[in-house]
Amino acid sequence: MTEITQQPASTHDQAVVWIVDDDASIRWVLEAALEDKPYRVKLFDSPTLALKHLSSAPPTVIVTDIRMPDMDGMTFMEAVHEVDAKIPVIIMTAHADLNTAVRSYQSKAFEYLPKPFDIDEAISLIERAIKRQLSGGRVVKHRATASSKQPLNIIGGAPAMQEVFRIIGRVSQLDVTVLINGETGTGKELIAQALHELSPRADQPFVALNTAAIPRELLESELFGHEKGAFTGAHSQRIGRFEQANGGTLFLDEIGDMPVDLQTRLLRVLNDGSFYRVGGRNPIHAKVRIVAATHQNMEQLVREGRFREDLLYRLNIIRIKIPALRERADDIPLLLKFYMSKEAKSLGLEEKHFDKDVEVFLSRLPWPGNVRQLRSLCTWLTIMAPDKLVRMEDLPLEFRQGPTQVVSGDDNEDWPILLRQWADQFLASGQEGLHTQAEPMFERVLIEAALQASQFHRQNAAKLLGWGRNTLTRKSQALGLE
Ligand SMILES: Nc1ncnc2c1ncn2[C@@H]1O[C@H](COP(=O)(O)OP(=O)(O)OP(=O)(O)O)[C@@H](O)[C@H]1O
Repeated sequence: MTEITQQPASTHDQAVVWIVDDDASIRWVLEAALEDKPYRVKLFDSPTLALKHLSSAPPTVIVTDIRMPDMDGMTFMEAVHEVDAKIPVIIMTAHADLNTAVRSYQSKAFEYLPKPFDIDEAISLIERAIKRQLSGGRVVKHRATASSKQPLNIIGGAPAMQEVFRIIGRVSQLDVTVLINGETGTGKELIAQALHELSPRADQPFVALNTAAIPRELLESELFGHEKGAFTGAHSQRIGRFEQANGGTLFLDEIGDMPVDLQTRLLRVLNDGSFYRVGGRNPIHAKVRIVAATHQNMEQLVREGRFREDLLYRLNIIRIKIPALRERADDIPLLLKFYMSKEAKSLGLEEKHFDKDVEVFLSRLPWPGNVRQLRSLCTWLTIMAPDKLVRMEDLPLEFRQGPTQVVSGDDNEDWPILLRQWADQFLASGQEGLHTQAEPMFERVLIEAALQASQFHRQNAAKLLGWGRNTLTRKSQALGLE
């Protein structure tokens, strides 16, 4: 264990940043990135050694890895905070999952930085932490919840999902309303459950209501309940979802489909914290946290007069945008593995694995039904594939006729025709969002080609694409190509 290096002290600024990581390449990258900055950088390859220096020369900010051989990053942070609770600690993790994100927020980590990180993002995080520390910023202490111990099986290694986890970590302890945006099957309900299970309300009910699935005329009584005789057919009193969720979380799925008159009632409940059952005279008080979800563009609905703007503001305090599966292709192999194993266990069958070609092929499909569709494929294959190894010919026909195969035709000049065939097929299957589906696939192909042609030299690849380097970085990140 060695203390590696220390840059000369700056005369202007006394901020000191510690980088604690057993991985020399990370220390090197961060040190190089911080070279021109007006603060001192001190590198440690072990948290144990860093702790020895803590009381004699405390740093302004610490950046630490989470997985290190002699002590993990969370334990290290706790030890640091026993000495000085105010030092901001930025936790880096390569295998960031939701639990890590939440654990680092429930503890006192300043931020959580998923690896591989964008260097500019890392620097701006460090600078924010320094600023806060030098200005005497306060440390927010969260209550730990019983359910934070439960593993949450939400797969998301791709950068876009890391951002989702980061927000969940931040808001799960707060009683704010959250609006989740995402296409069908992207995991909106799963995320809503995670928000509940990680909240102090975890022991109270989580009640879900799909606004689009309930006939309009029944929705009001479904939400707020009714008294006996309130309308024809109301033979007995009924408790609505709001009351059922008292103390807990009410998940309102497809909120964009809520009729306008009910939106008005919902807004009133959110403002007053009380409501009347249909036909009732006594106000009912319910302390409910609302998590709403939609696949629609809410701002568009407001413009079209189909959704109340004031209600949108009220719901939209925190927004979580879950990316479509095709925008986080990195997660596809993880999800395939996860669901092949899970489905095999639940069906009592042998777990099957994918031939590499099949995995690559599936990673490039547009997945209009997102994770739900992927999961169904795994169930189907677990039952139907003849061998332990799943090959191309074992895939259902509709998958084998997918876009990747069509576009890999021999004649290079024919690609617009093949694209047209794909578009026709797509539309014939009754789906919407043709351009939204096609664009990321198109960009992914071009980016991959340019990166390979330039031997992954970003600057050159950007040039080949006719883009600036930042555009390439942004697009690759959005497509999960990092
Ligand atoms: N990141 C993920 N990791 C593991 N499983 C996931 C993930 N996202 C979604 N799923 C699974 O995919 C299925 C669909 O998810 P969910 O019902 O939450 O989607 P949704 O966005 O609410 O869909 P809809 O808009 O159609 O109601 C569920 O079985 C869920 O467990």
